[in-house]
Amino acid sequence: MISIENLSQSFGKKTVLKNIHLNINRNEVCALVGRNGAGKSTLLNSMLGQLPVSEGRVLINGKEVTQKNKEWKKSVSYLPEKFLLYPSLTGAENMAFFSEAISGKTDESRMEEMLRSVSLWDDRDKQVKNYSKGMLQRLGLAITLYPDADLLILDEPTSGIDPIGRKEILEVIKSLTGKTIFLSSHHIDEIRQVCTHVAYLEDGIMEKYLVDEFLEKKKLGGMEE
Ligand SMILES: Nc1ncnc2c1ncn2[C@@H]1O[C@H](COP(=O)(O)OP(=O)(O)OP(=O)(O)O)[C@@H](O)[C@H]1O
Repeated sequence: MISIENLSQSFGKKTVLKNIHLNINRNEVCALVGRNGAGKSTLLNSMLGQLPVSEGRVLINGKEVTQKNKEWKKSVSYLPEKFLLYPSLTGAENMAFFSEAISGKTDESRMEEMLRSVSLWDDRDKQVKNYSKGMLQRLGLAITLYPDADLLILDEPTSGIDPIGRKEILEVIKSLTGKTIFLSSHHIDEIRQVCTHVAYLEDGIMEKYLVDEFLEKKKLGGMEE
């Protein structure tokens, strides 16, 4: 589903990613783990064509990620670390705006299904400036899930959220079936709960493990319980 081949990324003289190779197969839920500044967001942005790649290539569903070729976009939906919502619009209005922007249409029943799936249906008519951090993140997740893409890329979906809010988001992620998910995380408990694999990034080098194997190796740099 994702194939990263020999990917390198530098900013000036600083090399952040060194010849990364990573395959994520269909239906895997793979955590992207590493200390602050290890290069997780750089990897996700490079994979999604948002940063020009210094070297190497990325295939999503067999289609190379390039500026010209947009075929790969059909199978992927991305939740950035900070989803920029419109504060004075309501949850439902934000959902409608982004649904239209993403898929060119607003399917009312799909919107309702997504807002219910993240427990925001009853709060849909509140302006999002009155939402808590957890509610904002759940709305971002609902918008990301709306296109029903096979591949979900989630950049720290529970970042800065209290334990109850995190639990709610994890429940939504756990309930997804038939999806391939690549999510960056600093939390061991969420990796245990939702992931099948871990892609560990340290000093620009990537290694992939099964979750149990990763926990045994205690490569826990950048991790919190
Ligand atoms: N646009 C940029 N220009 C210059 N340096 C950058 C740029 N983006 C990232 N970096 C540097 O690349 C390194 C990796 O940053 P990145 O944000 O990818 O790390 P991260 O693993 O996502 O960190 P965190 O866990 O804190 O979100 C850092 O040293 C950062 O300062």
